[in-house]
Amino acid sequence: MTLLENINLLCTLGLLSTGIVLYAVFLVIYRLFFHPLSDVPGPWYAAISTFYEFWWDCLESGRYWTKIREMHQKYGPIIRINPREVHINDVAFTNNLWSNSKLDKDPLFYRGFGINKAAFTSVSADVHSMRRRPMAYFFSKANVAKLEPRILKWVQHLCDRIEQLKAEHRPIDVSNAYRCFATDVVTDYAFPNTREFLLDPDFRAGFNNMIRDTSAFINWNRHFPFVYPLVRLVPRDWIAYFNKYGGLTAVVDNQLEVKAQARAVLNSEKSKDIPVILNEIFESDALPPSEKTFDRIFSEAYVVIQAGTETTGSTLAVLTYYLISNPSTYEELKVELNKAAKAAGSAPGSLLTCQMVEPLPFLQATIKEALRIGTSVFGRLPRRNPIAAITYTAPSGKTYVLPPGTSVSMSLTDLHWNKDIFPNPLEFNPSRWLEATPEKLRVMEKAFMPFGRGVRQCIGLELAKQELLLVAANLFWKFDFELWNTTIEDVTPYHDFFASWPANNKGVWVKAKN
Ligand code: HEM
Repeated sequence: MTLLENINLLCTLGLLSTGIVLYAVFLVIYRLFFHPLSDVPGPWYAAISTFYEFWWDCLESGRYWTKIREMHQKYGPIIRINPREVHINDVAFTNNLWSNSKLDKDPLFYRGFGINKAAFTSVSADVHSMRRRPMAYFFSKANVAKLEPRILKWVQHLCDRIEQLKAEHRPIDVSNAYRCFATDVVTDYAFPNTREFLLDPDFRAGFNNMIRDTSAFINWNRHFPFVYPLVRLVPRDWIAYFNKYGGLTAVVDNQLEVKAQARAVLNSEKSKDIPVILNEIFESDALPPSEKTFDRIFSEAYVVIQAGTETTGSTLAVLTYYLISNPSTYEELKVELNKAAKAAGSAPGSLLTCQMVEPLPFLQATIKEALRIGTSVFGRLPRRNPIAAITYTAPSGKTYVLPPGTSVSMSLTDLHWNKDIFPNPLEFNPSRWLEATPEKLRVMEKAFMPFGRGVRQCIGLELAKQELLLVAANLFWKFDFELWNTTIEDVTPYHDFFASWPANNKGVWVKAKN
């Protein structure tokens, strides 16, 4: 290379780096002083780039929620948490945000899941509505009620497994047992073939633990949307070779199994005596052929199994932990259950049904308290209006006009752990639901939305409620439990990987007593 060429190269590099620095300076100044969100309160370092968010989301493993809470304490109910997103902590605004059927989901947030053809991750409100419609009937209260005997079959399996482990004096990993139960129920309902995880001797420990260990990928994929596609390119044999304990291999095998189920749907394979949700979507007249592809069925299958497993499983684990560590609450529930069983003439070996336990106030309050304190969908739920502004008026009277395209988020935890509405929010106290005055109860109910709200709220909520009711009623009626090697750290939400994860990843363990 000649001297002249060297000088030319240096000049080009110099110009390029000056250009990049100038652009960065321009961007920082623009975002701080001229951006339409520049009057929204918040720290400057969150407003100038997504680096601060990335740091706490990824490098600190799902801890941005703690920073967001600190920002609210300092700056008030509306804050700017990255250059294009504001977060609001104000119960009065929930309906404006989540019940507004015109709003889209925020694509840059929901891309974290790496699945874009499911109803859950559909950005556009219209596409979501088209995809949700064919599933709605199957998850309706009336249809879920019809399928109670199928759910009871899995409750019976769960009880049998616990009985067997009790006889062997072995501790039970109920976190994994509940996940297996929830997987079996949801696949029984939605897939051509049921998984039957409950029959596995160690409650699929490798698989379930690895799901927990890899859940941080959601945050990484949100910031770098090539993470999941890259992981999926790794051949299964390589994973099996390096992953000696098999958990990661089990996760890959699970994906392959979900793909096989999607293929079975495409081939119209049917092996059950009830309509299976995925087959019904595929055969629905309400959907055009472009909605009946392999990718589409796979996405829906993947989301249904993910959404229906971890949430229900972790809520039951939270319920179990808090009940056992609060003996007087446990006793009160047992008395209520025994009374209901006696009134219905239930023999000890039989199962309590929904009709027997649905009206029980203390049982219902206990489940509500577990849903509130555990808030299994922990992450912020951002929405945006692509064509019109969203307006927010703070309690101070100041109005913010958030321009079209702004991502506006709120978090269920802010509502469920609001100490003005739920005093001592981290105390497990089912009686708060029974002792509140009607006026106070109205305020509590308004802030209580573990399944979300509006058109995007959980489609599986009736199924989830029935699962929670039947498992809690039957297990705590039939067995006496004590905690084994488990502390409050095993259930307290710590990481935000959209779902809440405790700091300690080993789950809730119990011993069933004689
Ligand atoms: C305790 C149990 C559960 C809780 C707390 C829960 C909570 C939630 C929440 C908060 C959302 C809204 C998420 C968002 O706005 O982005 C949601 C959506 C969803 N949930 Fe659940 N869920 C539970 C159980 C289930 C079950 C058993 C299923 C069954 C298959 C299920 C399937 C879904 C689906 C498909 C969506 C997306 C709905 C849509 O976008 O139209 N969930 N869930």
